[in-house]
Amino acid sequence: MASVRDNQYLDHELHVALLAVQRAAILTKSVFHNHAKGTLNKSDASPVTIGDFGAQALIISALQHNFPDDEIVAEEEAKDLRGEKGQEVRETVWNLVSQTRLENKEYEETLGGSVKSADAMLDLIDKGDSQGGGKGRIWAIDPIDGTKGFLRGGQYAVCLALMIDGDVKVGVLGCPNLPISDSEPLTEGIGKDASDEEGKFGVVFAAKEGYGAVSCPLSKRGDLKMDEINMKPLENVADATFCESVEAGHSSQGDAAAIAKKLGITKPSVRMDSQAKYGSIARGAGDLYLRLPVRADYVEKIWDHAAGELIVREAGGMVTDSEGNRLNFKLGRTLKENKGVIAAPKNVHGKVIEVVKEVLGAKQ
Ligand SMILES: Nc1ncnc2c1ncn2[C@@H]1O[C@H](COP(=O)(O)O)[C@@H](O)[C@H]1OP(=O)(O)O
Ligand SMILES: [Mg+2]
Repeated sequence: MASVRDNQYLDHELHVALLAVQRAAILTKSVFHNHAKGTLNKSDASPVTIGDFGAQALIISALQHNFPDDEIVAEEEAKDLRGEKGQEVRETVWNLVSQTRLENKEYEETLGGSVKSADAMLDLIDKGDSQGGGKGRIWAIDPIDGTKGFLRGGQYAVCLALMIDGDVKVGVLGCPNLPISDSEPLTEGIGKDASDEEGKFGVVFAAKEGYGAVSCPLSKRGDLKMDEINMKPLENVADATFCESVEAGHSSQGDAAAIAKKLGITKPSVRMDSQAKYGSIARGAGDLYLRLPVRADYVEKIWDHAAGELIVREAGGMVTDSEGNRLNFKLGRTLKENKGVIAAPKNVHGKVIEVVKEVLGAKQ
């Protein structure tokens, strides 16, 4: 298979996405550490709010500079930052956005440099209002996926994906709190007291459709020392380690336990927030990701899955909903045809789906 590094197809898109995610992650890390140390300025807005707006503005700025005609589907809108009411938060976010840059000047130039003004920043945030769909080039952004994890010093991810005609072609996940080493065991997080030092934590996952998946350490320079990643071979599904949400409201932990038991799995689940779950199984730190609907009326958002889904597929896995259907990103901002997510190595995915259907079917 051609490698993600040795071809030109969507190379510039991947390069910009990797740099944009790293720059946005510098901002989210600084929001977390300043907040934890109580030094974030006067605004009493939640650090999640500040990090979300700031990261979204920085990513969209890079996309607009490089691909001005592309559409963007992003989670946040700037309404609450406008006018007098929004002034305090706006200033806090603007402070961060105007100060955050990659240390490597050439890379920073690739991203188009700083945002020009606070007003320009608001307009950039609002560029993420595309309705999505199955036509053309559309980027999907989740500036901070796993907000609960972010707040507790656990896992969260800065997520960016490019879809062309509704197919995910490029996916990048920045996971500041995952261990750099692909061989470290699955972990919930580094905790509130974690230092901001580079070297041990912080990883970026990336994939291009048809060209494999890679990881590299997250760095303030934006350096890209990428290694190919692959899912761990799993002969017997009973030997699997599976991951699921920390939040019981996002994925049924009871159903996951019943499914694991039927599959003969004895290892306890690893619970972590965000699309870090996709990255973790893609690099072989775990085997399965089970996301089982809790509420029948919840529809998953495309920005919560696009990058992770591609990264797992390109690392040799299969990703479907709980009925075994591929996730359909062509239907707008949500995955309205899919319920739940099951990601597994290809050779055991069918078996897992069989058991998922049995367990969920028995409840009806
Ligand atoms: N009832 C729900 N079922 C599934 N996912 C949900 C539900 N409510 C919120 N989410 C989303 O789950 C994602 C986090 O997933 P995880 O548990 O894997 O970390 C968030 O993007 C969150 O969206 P939102 O940010 O809109 O609240
Ligand atoms: Mg999210």
